[in-house]
Amino acid sequence: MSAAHPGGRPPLDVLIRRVDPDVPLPAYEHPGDAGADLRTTEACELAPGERAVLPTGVSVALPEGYAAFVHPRSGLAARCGVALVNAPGTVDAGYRGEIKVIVVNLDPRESVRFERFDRIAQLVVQQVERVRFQEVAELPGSARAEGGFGSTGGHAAVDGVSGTSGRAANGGQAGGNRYASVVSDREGQ
Ligand SMILES: O=c1ccn([C@H]2C[C@H](O)[C@@H](COP(=O)(O)OP(=O)(O)OP(=O)(O)O)O2)c(=O)[nH]1
Repeated sequence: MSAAHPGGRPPLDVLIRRVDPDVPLPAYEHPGDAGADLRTTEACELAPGERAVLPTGVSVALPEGYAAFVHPRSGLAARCGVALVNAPGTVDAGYRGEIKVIVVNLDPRESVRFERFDRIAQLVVQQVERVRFQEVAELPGSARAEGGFGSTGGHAAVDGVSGTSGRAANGGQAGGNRYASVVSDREGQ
């Protein structure tokens, strides 16, 4: 963490407290990494489809105007099917509690086991804007306008859906066959 930032900006100091006195502090594995690895302080075994809220043994005090995002680790995802239920988890600047990670085993057949201090997720700290929502009767025009949900082609169309409550969201025809959907996207390009 003490290495110079590749972009030349000095690292941001973030106060951290160990809830578990033995846990290694979150650390960046390589210069330029966006995420510092978080570890579980509890061993845990997840059956296929099972989830758990795992403690990381640390709490932080982020400066105002920043948030930290709990992201999955792609190695765990690719090798074991481990995802985060709420990816990315949002750690607010005002949060002083222990950072927790909500893991789920998406592998259909194999259980996965975490030992104490295994790396289970990564924490990405970012500046975030606080906005003032200004209500208007009409929004300014744009090239995309209201097109979304596959409007540029490729993925199976989500007919007549203007929100998130359509058939795709319910796992119906449009969202049910992921393999076919990805193939059609590839062919559509
Ligand atoms: O993966 C996560 C996500 C959140 N949190 C902590 C930090 C965050 O500041 C707090 C609340 O998270 P969020 O706002 O996502 O949860 P909520 O369900 O909206 O709860 P609340 O009503 O407390 O805001 O929980 C974690 O430790 N890990």
